[in-house]
Amino acid sequence: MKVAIVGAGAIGGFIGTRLALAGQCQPSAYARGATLAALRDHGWRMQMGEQLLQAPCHASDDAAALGVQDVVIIAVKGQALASVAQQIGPMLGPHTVILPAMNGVPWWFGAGNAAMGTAPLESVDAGGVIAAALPASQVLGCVVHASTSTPEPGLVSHKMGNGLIIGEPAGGVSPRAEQLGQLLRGAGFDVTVTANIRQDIWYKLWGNMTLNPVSAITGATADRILDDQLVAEFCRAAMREAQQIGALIGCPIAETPEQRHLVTRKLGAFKSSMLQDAEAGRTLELDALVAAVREIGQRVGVATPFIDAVLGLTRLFGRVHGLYPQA
Ligand SMILES: NC(=O)C1=CN([C@@H]2O[C@H](COP(=O)(O)OP(=O)(O)OC[C@H]3O[C@@H](n4cnc5c(N)ncnc54)[C@H](OP(=O)(O)O)[C@@H]3O)[C@@H](O)[C@H]2O)C=CC1
Ligand SMILES: CC(C)(CO)C(=O)C(=O)O
Repeated sequence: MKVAIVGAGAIGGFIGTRLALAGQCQPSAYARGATLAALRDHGWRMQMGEQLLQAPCHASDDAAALGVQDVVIIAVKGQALASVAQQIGPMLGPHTVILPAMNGVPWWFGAGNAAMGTAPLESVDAGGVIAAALPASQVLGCVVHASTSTPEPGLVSHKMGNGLIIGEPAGGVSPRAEQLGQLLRGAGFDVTVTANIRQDIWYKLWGNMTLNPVSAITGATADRILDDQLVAEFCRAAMREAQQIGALIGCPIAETPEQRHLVTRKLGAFKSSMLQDAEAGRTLELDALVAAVREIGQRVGVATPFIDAVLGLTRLFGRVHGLYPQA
């Protein structure tokens, strides 16, 4: 089976290293710059505790040279997806399965959901560029439950988590989802093949849409955010708005924000991927994680004053620090 990872950063490198070591496929990497050079010099590399895992990697910045794949796993930040989608056409054949291993609202999220309407979400897919490049019929949705980082290009550091949830965007369980689930399970992931990936995506986002931006603004790890009662309650107010939206778009959440926070608090002092980006001077993944929730709220008629505040404050922080495009 031909598998390629597009974006060999913290999550792409995590999945690539595991797949390569398991040996059922030899995943190649579509990468660039310092990451490409490191992959060519050292192969896939991941630090897990004391152990350095390493495996050979064929890496290239030329999609045509990598050629048509059976599976393409995309693990870039949301803001990079439109340009990446337009670069990787030569890797996509009519039967290629595309798995975006990413946080946030994916570009295909509204497809087939009457309440959201059919127009592409401007916050994640302005002008429908991504939808045009990545055919919805070839996509499997994905949720990543892990925390990883890249202390240097091409080297992943695994902090916690090993879970992947995958599923058909239109719902139900399919042979191709089961087959990909098997491949990933064989590489050591805890894989769930779900019949309702939209709901799993919304549930994961429920945490990310507040913890990630608040951590970026404050510089705080998750434990400190949740231990500050004023900040935690601000996050929960935004989560209640997202819960209302979810109920209207087929993604109800049965838990309370308080219950969710108790679970997250047990994970201790971790840095969200957005905090890592802020510290490294990289653009913030704000559109897919927050602006998209606000846009969906507007479409279904839910007022979102707290989500608006999260977005406004983080966007301004991003603009002042050169981490988000200027207005
Ligand atoms: N890190 C984490 O713990 C978690 C992250 N996620 C989600 O996973 C997704 C990926 O995040 P993460 O792995 O942390 O991000 P990273 O920034 O670590 O990795 C993204 C990679 O994509 C590469 N990339 C971007 N544009 C291109 C391009 N045009 N051509 C080739 N490579 C490109 C980047 O290369 P370059 O450095 O050259 O820009 C980088 O290596 C995000 O949606 C994130 O929210 C989900 C769960 C946990
Ligand atoms: C918060 C966390 C680690 C949860 O998996 C995450 O998704 C991120 O850092 O973006």
